[in-house]
Amino acid sequence: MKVAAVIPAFNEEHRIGAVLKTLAASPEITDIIVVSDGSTDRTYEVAAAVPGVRATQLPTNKGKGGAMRTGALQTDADILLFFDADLVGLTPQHVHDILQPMLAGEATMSMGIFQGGRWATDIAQRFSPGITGQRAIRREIFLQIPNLENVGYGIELAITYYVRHHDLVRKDVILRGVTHPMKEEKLGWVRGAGSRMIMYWQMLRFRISYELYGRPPRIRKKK
Ligand SMILES: O=c1ccn([C@@H]2O[C@H](COP(=O)(O)OP(=O)(O)O)[C@@H](O)[C@H]2O)c(=O)[nH]1
Ligand SMILES: O=C(O)[C@@H](COP(=O)(O)O)O[C@H]1O[C@H](CO)[C@@H](O)[C@H](O)[C@H]1O
Repeated sequence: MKVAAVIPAFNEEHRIGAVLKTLAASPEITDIIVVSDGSTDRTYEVAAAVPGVRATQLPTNKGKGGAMRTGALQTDADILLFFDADLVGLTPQHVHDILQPMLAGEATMSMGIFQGGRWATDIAQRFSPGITGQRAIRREIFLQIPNLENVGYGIELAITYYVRHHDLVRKDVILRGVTHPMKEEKLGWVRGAGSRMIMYWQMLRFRISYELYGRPPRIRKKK
């Protein structure tokens, strides 16, 4: 079974190298795809220089969902494995653990949940595991989910709710010791808080719409 790792990355030149090193050392992965989402730093150059990595530079920033969909369309692998580009502490064992239920045919999607990394990044996933950016999913299912290019950070809840809504099998896997820098650490307090507000809104509209109406929100296509 072919497994493509897909990494959406927006201005991650200093962080993406560690993630790509782990993916390159993971025997289950057949293809590593990086989508630099309109980055204005050297993310694309750093990724493209890693042997075995296929990197694309998008001309403009599409948002996380758009970058993930772009990567998914560049492969015919059976399984897509998504990781954020800024992870700290990811090892080939974590990659193995998240893929195991997929390769054994026991799940349509498996989700990696932070635990024992840092309190500040563990806490959100303890209460809301469905927001994680670390997951493996069958490619044909991922590509069935509507509107992905327009949902930005809502992508994780879009996937989680789609799988739940269609009664597909989900497994949760603990990623012990994995963490990531928070937006405020990456961007500073003002820009970080602004980016966080946008992210919460993009996530919240999925939650409200599914809880109230049992369907995804109606999100207009970007022109
Ligand atoms: O417009 C964007 C925003 C984020 N990302 C990537 O999506 C992942 C998660 O984003 P971020 O780190 O901002 O989110 P957090 O993990 O802090 O919620 C990272 O690899 C980002 O580089 C992206 O590709 N496009
Ligand atoms: O943990 C969280 O609350 C958010 C925000 O992380 P930061 O505190 O901004 O680093 O990150 C998760 O949710 C995002 C939206 O679903 C995903 O894009 C991230 O991958 C995930 O780590």
